[in-house]
Amino acid sequence: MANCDNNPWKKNAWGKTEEKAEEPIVSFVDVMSEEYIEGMGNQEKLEEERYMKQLEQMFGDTSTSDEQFTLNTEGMTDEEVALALQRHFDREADVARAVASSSSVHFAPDRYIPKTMQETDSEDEDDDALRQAATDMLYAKLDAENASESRLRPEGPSTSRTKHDTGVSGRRNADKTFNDRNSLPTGDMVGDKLNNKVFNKLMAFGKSEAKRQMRHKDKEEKATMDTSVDSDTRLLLLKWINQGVFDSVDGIIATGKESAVLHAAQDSATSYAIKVYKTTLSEFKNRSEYVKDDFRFKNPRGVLKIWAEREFMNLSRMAKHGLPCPQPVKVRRNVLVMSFLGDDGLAAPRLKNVEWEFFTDEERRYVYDQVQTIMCRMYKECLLVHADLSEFNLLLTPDNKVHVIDVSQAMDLSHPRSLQFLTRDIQNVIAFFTKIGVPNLPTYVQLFNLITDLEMVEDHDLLVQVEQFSEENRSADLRHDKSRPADMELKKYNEEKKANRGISPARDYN
Ligand SMILES: Nc1ncnc2c1ncn2[C@@H]1O[C@H](COP(=O)(O)OP(=O)(O)OP(=O)(O)O)[C@@H](O)[C@H]1O
Repeated sequence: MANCDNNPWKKNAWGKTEEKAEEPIVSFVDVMSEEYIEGMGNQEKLEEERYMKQLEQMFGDTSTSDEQFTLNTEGMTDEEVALALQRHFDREADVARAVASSSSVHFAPDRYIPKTMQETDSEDEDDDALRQAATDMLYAKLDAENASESRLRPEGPSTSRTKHDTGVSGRRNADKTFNDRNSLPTGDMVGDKLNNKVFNKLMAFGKSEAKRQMRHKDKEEKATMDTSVDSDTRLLLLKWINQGVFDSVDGIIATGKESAVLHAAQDSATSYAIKVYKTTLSEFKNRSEYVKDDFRFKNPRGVLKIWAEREFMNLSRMAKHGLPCPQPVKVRRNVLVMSFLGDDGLAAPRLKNVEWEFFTDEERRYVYDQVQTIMCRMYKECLLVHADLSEFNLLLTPDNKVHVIDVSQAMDLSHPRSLQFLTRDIQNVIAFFTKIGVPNLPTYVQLFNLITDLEMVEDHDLLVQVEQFSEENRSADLRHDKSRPADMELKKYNEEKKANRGISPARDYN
């Protein structure tokens, strides 16, 4: 459909002739004038003719209205009639299109015009309701279409704000950074903005920083485990410093499989060795041979604490008999304080680390003789077997004196396997001094008999004889309760502890 200013029959969209928008202003005299009326009629006629000519020039046929269209259907088949009608209809449509394209006025497609506006007022109420519903549906559809179009092809400046809006995303980034749990110390970021690039970099940095801190923490924990100086131990050492036991703890002398040994000083004249036992069970797995039949291992975790106390007890017993060993000073939980063996803060070397090539045969023999005496006295006077004696647990002080250390596993003779452990100690010692070339060393059996006053024979294996002897000659005490020998040791241990209370060097401190 088209509208044309010059077309006297121009019709509106609803097929009705439009009323003139403006009537020409004329005087009453003019209206009454026949000439004027005649003129108006002529003018209309002229305009009509001009329009028809225009169509004729364009399409060669002026039949554009239904009234003028006549069709002689005589002798025509139905199909021919239909085709003729179709041709006429097509021509009309072409004319209408041509008129529309030459016009400066364009109609929007009628689907964009609400139906209510297209209809006249003459419809009944039902139709109105139906129309209204259709209109609502149309608007809803149009809204949806517009929305999807704007998503696909956002054109021109948009007034709606999305999450991609720089202001919105900047504020959201700042908020996330402030509230995020990546432990970045951001400070108060309320009301701030962060652009995406900075935000992404910050997040990446936060993550890598968190990983780095985790690694650092693991390392620190591991170091604590390695040196056994956990926070509880540090607190205890601080307490002893406050109590004046020593002035300072100034370094690690050695870290062994089961402990760390620290150096502590007092008045720059006295030095102490602080042995801190590791508190993890795994470190004590290799001690199973000592703990078999040992009452203390009925509760393995409790035993971890007892090692320090047991070493303290054994050192006390040895010190009481004047054996060359560190003097026990104090014990608490897994920490043992004893006198320091060495000079100027330098620990005495283990026999294993002594440079024997600078020693004469006599000097070496003198060193061996000291070890032999220690073993004999430990057994006879202290009623103890070291049970881990070797070049690793014997220190040589600068005055060439041998001291025995690491006696936590040393056992009372009442222990059912003490003689077996003694045999092993003997084998270790003889093997070492043989290695460093000490002449005229005793045989295993000779040394065993010297220490124990027993009479083992040379032509039989020492350990086999010891096993047999232990089986046949258990002490009266052990025979008293054969089924539970460990209970016997507990009884003896408690008796000894009770007796030692009066003489313990640590008594004043504990
Ligand atoms: N009183 C002390 N004075 C000087 N140094 C000592 C003293 N006690 C121990 N040490 C040093 O600490 C080291 C470890 O001590 P000790 O043997 O008692 O601990 P450990 O944990 O049983 O070690 P390991 O089982 O590895 O031999 C010793 O080899 C020695 O060098």
